[in-house]
Amino acid sequence: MSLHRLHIDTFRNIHSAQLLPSSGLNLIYGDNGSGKTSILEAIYFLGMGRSFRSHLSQRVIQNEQEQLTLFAQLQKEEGLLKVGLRRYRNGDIDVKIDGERIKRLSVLAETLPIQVITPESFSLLFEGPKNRRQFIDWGAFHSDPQFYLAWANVRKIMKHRNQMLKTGSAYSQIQFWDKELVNYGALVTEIRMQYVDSLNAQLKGIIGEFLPRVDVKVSFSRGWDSKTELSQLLENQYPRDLASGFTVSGPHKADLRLRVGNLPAQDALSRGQLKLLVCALRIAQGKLLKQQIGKNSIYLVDDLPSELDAQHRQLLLRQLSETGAQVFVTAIEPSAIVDSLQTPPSKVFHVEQGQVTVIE
Ligand SMILES: Nc1ncnc2c1ncn2[C@@H]1O[C@H](COP(=O)(O)OP(=O)(O)OP(=O)(O)O)[C@@H](O)[C@H]1O
Repeated sequence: MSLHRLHIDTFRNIHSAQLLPSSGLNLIYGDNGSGKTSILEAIYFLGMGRSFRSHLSQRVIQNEQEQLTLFAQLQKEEGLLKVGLRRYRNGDIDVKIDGERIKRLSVLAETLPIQVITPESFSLLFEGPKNRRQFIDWGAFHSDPQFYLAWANVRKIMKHRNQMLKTGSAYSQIQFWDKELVNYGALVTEIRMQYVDSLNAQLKGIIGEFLPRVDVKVSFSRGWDSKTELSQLLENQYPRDLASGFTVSGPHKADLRLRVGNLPAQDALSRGQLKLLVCALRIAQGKLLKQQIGKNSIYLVDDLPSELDAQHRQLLLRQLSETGAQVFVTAIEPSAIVDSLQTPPSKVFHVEQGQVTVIE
């Protein structure tokens, strides 16, 4: 699966652009502030219905404009699929797949699996468990059709449970909800655990190439201690939950542990090595998706050359190309990418003040 055609209208500084990307490696280059990241952001927005840069979606709508429009033709094995998205300043969003309006953004995510690697991707390692949980859940969502509904139910019940805790409900009232929570929570945890196991198998080879002398361990933490059943935990921790006004532990606290020897990865690795670790995780995730459900992800790599020496740029580009997926990389100087490749990129785009031109 790849983007065959992409139209971007009134998105950040891009007033109107049309791209016919290659299904292989696409290089986007241009000066600071020219609009390179905005192209990647537009592709991500089309796949996720939100930005990877800002929580406020209206910020991506071009100043002075009321809406943004994104349109793509996806090349799938079965043929071309049309995906269109329009986002209005008042928050409304219209999404159509092959002309049919869709209500749930998860359908979009299912149609267009995207892996993004930006200089800010370090947040996967540094900023609390939420990002790491989202990383696991991306894979769990794509690999098991039961995950989405089970996780949506866990979140819904958890919200309800927390409201009851805040109003001081007795355990006998909460117990009814806990039964449901235990059922869905067990399924979510099982799918996540299996996913991290499969991911580890993929990761070994990639980490072996990127960080050959480093002993990286990736493990799953389910969100509560490994010896206690979830039902028991919820009962035991009720007095503490009541005092805190929320559920202290459970599947909503799951995490991905990344360690080097006895240290958290972020304390043991250099910035370049951390970037390689994040890339390894994303590449492993894409490869696993291909293996599990036969779908290719689209890779968006912003400012690929930063933090990496020539040898590691080469390694990363090779690993990306071995996924067989469509890849978009940005750089300020094209030579920073071209010099690390044995064959030139399949397509090169230059961006200047939001204008995109293809370099023949
Ligand atoms: N809503 C908006 N409307 C118009 N322009 C915007 C909007 N939001 C951001 N911009 C501008 O878009 C430009 C493009 O930014 P972008 O981050 O895509 O550039 P870049 O080429 O990736 O730069 P760098 O190499 O510095 O990362 C910036 O100059 C920014 O000021």
